[in-house]
Amino acid sequence: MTTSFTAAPDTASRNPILISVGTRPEIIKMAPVYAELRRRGMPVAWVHTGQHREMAESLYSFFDIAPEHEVMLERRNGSLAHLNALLLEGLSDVFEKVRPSAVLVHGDTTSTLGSAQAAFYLDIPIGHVEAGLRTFNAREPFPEEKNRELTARLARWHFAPTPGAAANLNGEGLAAGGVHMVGNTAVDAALAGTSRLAELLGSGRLALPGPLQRLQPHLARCRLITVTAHRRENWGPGIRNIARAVARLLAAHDDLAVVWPVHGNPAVSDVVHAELGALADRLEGRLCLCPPLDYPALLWCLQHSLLALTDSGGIQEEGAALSCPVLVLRSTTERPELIEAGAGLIVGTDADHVLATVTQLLKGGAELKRMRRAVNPFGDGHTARRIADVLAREIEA
Ligand SMILES: CC(=O)N[C@H]1[C@@H](OP(=O)(O)OP(=O)(O)OC[C@H]2O[C@@H](n3ccc(=O)[nH]c3=O)[C@H](O)[C@@H]2O)O[C@H](CO)[C@@H](O)[C@@H]1O
Repeated sequence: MTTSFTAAPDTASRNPILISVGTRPEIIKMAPVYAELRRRGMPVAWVHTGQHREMAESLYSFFDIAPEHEVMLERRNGSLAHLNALLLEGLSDVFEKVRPSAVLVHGDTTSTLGSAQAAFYLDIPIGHVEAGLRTFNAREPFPEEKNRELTARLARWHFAPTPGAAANLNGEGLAAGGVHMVGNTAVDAALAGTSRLAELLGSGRLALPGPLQRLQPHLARCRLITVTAHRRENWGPGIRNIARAVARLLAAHDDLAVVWPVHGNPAVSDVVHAELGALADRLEGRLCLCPPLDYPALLWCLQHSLLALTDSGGIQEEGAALSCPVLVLRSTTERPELIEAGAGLIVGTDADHVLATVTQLLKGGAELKRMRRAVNPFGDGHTARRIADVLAREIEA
């Protein structure tokens, strides 16, 4: 079930710190930690849990990461229990072989909880990056809210992205001294990612993907909005309402363009294409429905957007880091700091409300300008350094 690649030379002699992740957002947000540990010469290795296979490759290449280990998931159905069982067994094999000094997990995915459980059974200390996010509602987001709560019970180091997240953890009676307020590595990744993107585009070593090239001529005349939606709680009516709001926005404002990288899950893509496919054909590029974009292309969209409409967690943080106001297409967010800082609004998925909010923001633009100038509450881009400081002190001592 598992494959091992050649171990990197600097991890061969000492037990490495093992980063165990497998979904798109986890890879993006752990890349800065990996880079920082390597920069310091600390032994570090990476296991790809296999949860997102097709989206992973381009990320590994962009961040220059070659995972030494991978779990080959042979999924026979889409159930979370089945995925969890496969992850637990596959990761346990890898951990037994590698005998890491610590396992680092991220956030709240099924890979996060599976990695933490597997490490716990082998008595390996766990570091939880982006710890302490809570909506206090087990159904929103499902299953992520419980994944992060349960991971906190197992972890030794809790790397909280904001004072609010640290307060959540301290209120849960975790071992004293284990909670570290460090910021969010999403900011490190977005800042490093945009400067690398500028360099690659500038030197001609990277071109924007076709759909964005076709969108580009419209941007001389149109303001851009980036839309993404994929959360389980929005499947069905939620996604349909968001699509209808987008159609009405484009009908009401002929100086708007929309880019919507559509998540590959049929529960999302079937609905989006049924609602908007014909309109996208008619608008010839002003509505760009495309497959999920590579991370640098998504960053480009946020840099060029007036605002983002999204139910994604990471895009809330990236929007704040890149001065792109975010309207959250959910009834709650575990990132209340975005709203408190004035960099975003919760709008839910009611089409009338989404439409009215965007229309109001477009009028005059003063409110949008204020949102754009809000101070980013998710950190300064040096989070990975703080995480490495703690690990260097407490693992190598
Ligand atoms: C609401 C919620 O519970 N979300 C959790 C989910 O992430 P989250 O909701 O952020 O997951 P997404 O799948 O939206 O991924 C977001 C990331 O993917 C990138 N992107 C998005 C679209 C696209 O076409 N191309 C692309 O590269 C974005 O730039 C962002 O960095 O797992 C993360 C990892 O543990 C946690 O941090 C989040 O708390």
